[in-house]
Amino acid sequence: MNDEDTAKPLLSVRDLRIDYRTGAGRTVNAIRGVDFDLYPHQSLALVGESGCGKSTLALGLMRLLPKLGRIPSGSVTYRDPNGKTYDVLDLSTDRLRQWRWSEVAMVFQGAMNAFNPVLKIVDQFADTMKAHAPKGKKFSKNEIYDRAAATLESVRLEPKRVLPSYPHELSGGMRQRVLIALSLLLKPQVLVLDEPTTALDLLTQRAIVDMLHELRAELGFAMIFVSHDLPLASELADRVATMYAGRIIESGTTRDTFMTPRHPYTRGLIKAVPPVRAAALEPTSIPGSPPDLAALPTGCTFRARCEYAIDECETTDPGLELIAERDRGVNHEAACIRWQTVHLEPEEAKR
Ligand SMILES: Nc1ncnc2c1ncn2[C@@H]1O[C@H](COP(=O)(O)OP(=O)(O)OP(=O)(O)O)[C@@H](O)[C@H]1O
Repeated sequence: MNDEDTAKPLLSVRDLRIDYRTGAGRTVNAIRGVDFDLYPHQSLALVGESGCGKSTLALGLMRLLPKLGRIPSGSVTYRDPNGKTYDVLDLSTDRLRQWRWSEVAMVFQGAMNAFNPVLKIVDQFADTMKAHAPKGKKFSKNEIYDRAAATLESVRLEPKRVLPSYPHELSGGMRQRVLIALSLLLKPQVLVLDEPTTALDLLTQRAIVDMLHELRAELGFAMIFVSHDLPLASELADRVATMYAGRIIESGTTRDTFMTPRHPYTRGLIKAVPPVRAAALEPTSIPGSPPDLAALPTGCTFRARCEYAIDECETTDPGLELIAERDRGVNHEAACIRWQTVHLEPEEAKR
């Protein structure tokens, strides 16, 4: 990739909407118009409370939504390594299968469920390679073994021990590494991870984070990861998008978003982080919970929980406003009419 290419986005998401049809004819508007550009080598964290739409957005980008999910409008433009662009939402099922894993791969939440329990790890690698190989390409048994072994080594696992094992014979941390290895098998340009360290103990989490840093430096892929763990996001991401009620309500560099948040919701999330340092301030949680996506209030969807809310917030549902200009899609933006008043004390940012 030359310099000119790194100046163009790999993924451009525009006005993406995702709905779930639930019982009794109800529709949940889980993603309500999301726009962002992801550039080569960037690492973007999607943060927010449970139910804000982070996983739906990640799955939607890859067209991996559950049956009840549908994408009524929007576009997901992808730029391949040859510079050709196309809308992922227009790909045929066959093209989509090749595109996934070879161009954009995903590491799902819950390392155990992502495996077929009755297949040895070597066979899981073989299946992935066969299912996502370019048209007409057949891999020999040796090719599969060699590629799987090399990828496992890159995630610091011993192929001889891991390849003949069944998933249940590995520890949680090892399984997570295998999943990351599987996702990198076909050398994708973008890796999407949903809660990559949830359910792992602290030391294992640390090891996975370090490994992701090393792999990214070595292989140069871009990353989108979903997390409700802000400290993890601040470590793994160079940019952050806060999601609330199916929209991105603040976005910027990790530093801009976490040091000078301009949306009261991002500020609330930061203040709710349990401090690591004994001298840091006590955490305060955000009152209430996110609104029902099938019955959204008028005006700003956060206003009922917001200490900055004024009368105007009842009638205005603001879009993202530019706060500070930055390169490569990382402008600091927030969807709040009172962003100029929103303020986090420096002491509160140091958690
Ligand atoms: N399969 C589904 N069927 C119906 N509604 C769904 C489905 N999956 C998610 N939703 C709804 O879509 C909204 C967004 O959920 P989503 O899982 O994307 O949020 P999230 O921020 O990723 O939360 P979590 O961190 O808990 O995964 C929620 O209101 C949720 O109830």
